[in-house]
Amino acid sequence: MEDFQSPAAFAAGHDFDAEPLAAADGRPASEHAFAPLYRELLKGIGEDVGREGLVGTPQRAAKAFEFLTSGYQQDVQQLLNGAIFESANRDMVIVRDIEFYSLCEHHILPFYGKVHVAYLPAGKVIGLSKIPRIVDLYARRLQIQENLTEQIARCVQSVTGAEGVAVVVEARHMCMLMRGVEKQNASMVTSTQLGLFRESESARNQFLRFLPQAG
Ligand SMILES: Nc1nc2c(ncn2[C@@H]2O[C@H](COP(=O)(O)OP(=O)(O)OP(=O)(O)O)[C@@H](O)[C@H]2O)c(=O)[nH]1
Ligand SMILES: [Zn+2]
Repeated sequence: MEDFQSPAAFAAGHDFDAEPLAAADGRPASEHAFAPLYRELLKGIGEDVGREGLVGTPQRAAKAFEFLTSGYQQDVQQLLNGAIFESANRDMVIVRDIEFYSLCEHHILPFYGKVHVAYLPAGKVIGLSKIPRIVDLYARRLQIQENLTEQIARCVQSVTGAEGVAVVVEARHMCMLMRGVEKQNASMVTSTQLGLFRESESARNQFLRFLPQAG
């Protein structure tokens, strides 16, 4: 059994030429800071971390976890890259069926589904691709679905200054499917309405008419 080492100590004593995950340009792959933690986890379940199938797993798992939580490193202004445009249009804009994958903060298991976003412009529109980017920025964190829904809505509201923003999230939670209560068909629907969507039933209904029908 290897003793646990800090990432720096591990890297110092490690033969990177033997690493199966060397970078494509020939540089040695550096050990990810989380990789030793995954190695300990594997040992904890009684696995042989030296066997062929697992030798690169701590590094792969660490990189995957870093990607799945990369939203913490992102900045909204950088993501927008200035793609907020003046527009006299005041009609509802809807971007629907934006798929997302997130991790529930209770079990660190995936929940995934679709996000639908609507806003009522008040002089400014946002670059189309930026809405899915905002979704990913908040989805790639440890989340609960209610907070994810609200954070997306508040972000769109704050960057566009829209008169109203509505967000609906439909998702399935692996913590409810593959463990715990084990309900295979249950999904959760959450919504946030801001501004005119909260005040006006007709704006809300117009948005709901454009949503895919449940069932
Ligand atoms: N409201 C909400 N609950 C969530 C979300 N993701 C997971 N949960 C719930 O968080 C709760 C945690 O409950 P606990 O009783 O502490 O954990 P647990 O023993 O693993 O619960 P079970 O899943 O019922 O086995 C569970 O009811 C989960 O279904 C989410 O996005 N929103
Ligand atoms: Zn969960």
